[in-house]
Amino acid sequence: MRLIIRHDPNAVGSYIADYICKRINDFAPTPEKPFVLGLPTGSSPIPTYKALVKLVKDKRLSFKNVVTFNMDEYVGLPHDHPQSYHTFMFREFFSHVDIPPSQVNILNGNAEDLIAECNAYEKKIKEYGGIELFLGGIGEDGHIAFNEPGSSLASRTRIKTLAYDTILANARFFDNDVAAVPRMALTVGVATVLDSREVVVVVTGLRKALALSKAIEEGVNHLWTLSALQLHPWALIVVDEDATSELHVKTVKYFKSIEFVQDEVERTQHELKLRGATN
Ligand SMILES: N[C@@H]1[C@@H](O)[C@H](O)[C@@H](COP(=O)(O)O)O[C@@H]1O
Repeated sequence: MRLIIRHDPNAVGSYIADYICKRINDFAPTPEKPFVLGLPTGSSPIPTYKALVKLVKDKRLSFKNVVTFNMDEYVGLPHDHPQSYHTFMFREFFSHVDIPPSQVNILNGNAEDLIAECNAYEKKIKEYGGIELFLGGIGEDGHIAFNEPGSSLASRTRIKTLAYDTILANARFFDNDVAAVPRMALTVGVATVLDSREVVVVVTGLRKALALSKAIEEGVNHLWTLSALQLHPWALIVVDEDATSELHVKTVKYFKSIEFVQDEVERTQHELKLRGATN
């Protein structure tokens, strides 16, 4: 696992957007072979979405051949409710980029048969050959998507009852009316995320500091489902300084030093390539 530390949420957003841009452009997606991207909601990914929109406006990136799968959706909120994740995604991102709406996949929390909806979602991901890169966010209790503490690390897309802490945390989006927050959601499972070829998670703010330390400094534990990322061969967590507040100084120094050495290696390789080109 790699941990990248940036000064603030905007710097985190720019880093992740540049990273995703490079991945999509290197993949060179076509209509026959689209890039399959998993996406989160929440306030933390907003700077990333803003930076991605800018890259599209600057013509450095296109979503024409990208297919997306969102992580989760509330059960029972009307599609067009201002706080449905469907509304969120179009408001914050999809309406501002060149993705054909037919390539957007978001779980339907109003489906008549919710179990069938979840199973069909897993099936559709498989039909696309799996997710290339899953961008995720976490809750204060370390949940990834809506995989609340105690979720099976082998879980798949399913109906999930929300933890009371999550309901309280999300009440800020419902005019602080706790009663208005849905009690259930549809969510991809931990195993759905782990199946992706690459996982990138955004963690910003002091509120997430304890979850970050539990997930990276302690063992794999279903009580902090983000910790399952320790089992993934290609996981990256991008955080701001505030989110590192509960980490040991040693941990922070270690990850910063890895990034420094990696940059040095890349610079040397680049110089060697340049020298090779002029020789
Ligand atoms: N289900 C979502 C999560 O997928 C998201 O990661 C989390 C973080 O929200 P925020 O970034 O606003 O803290 O919110 C909800 O609980």
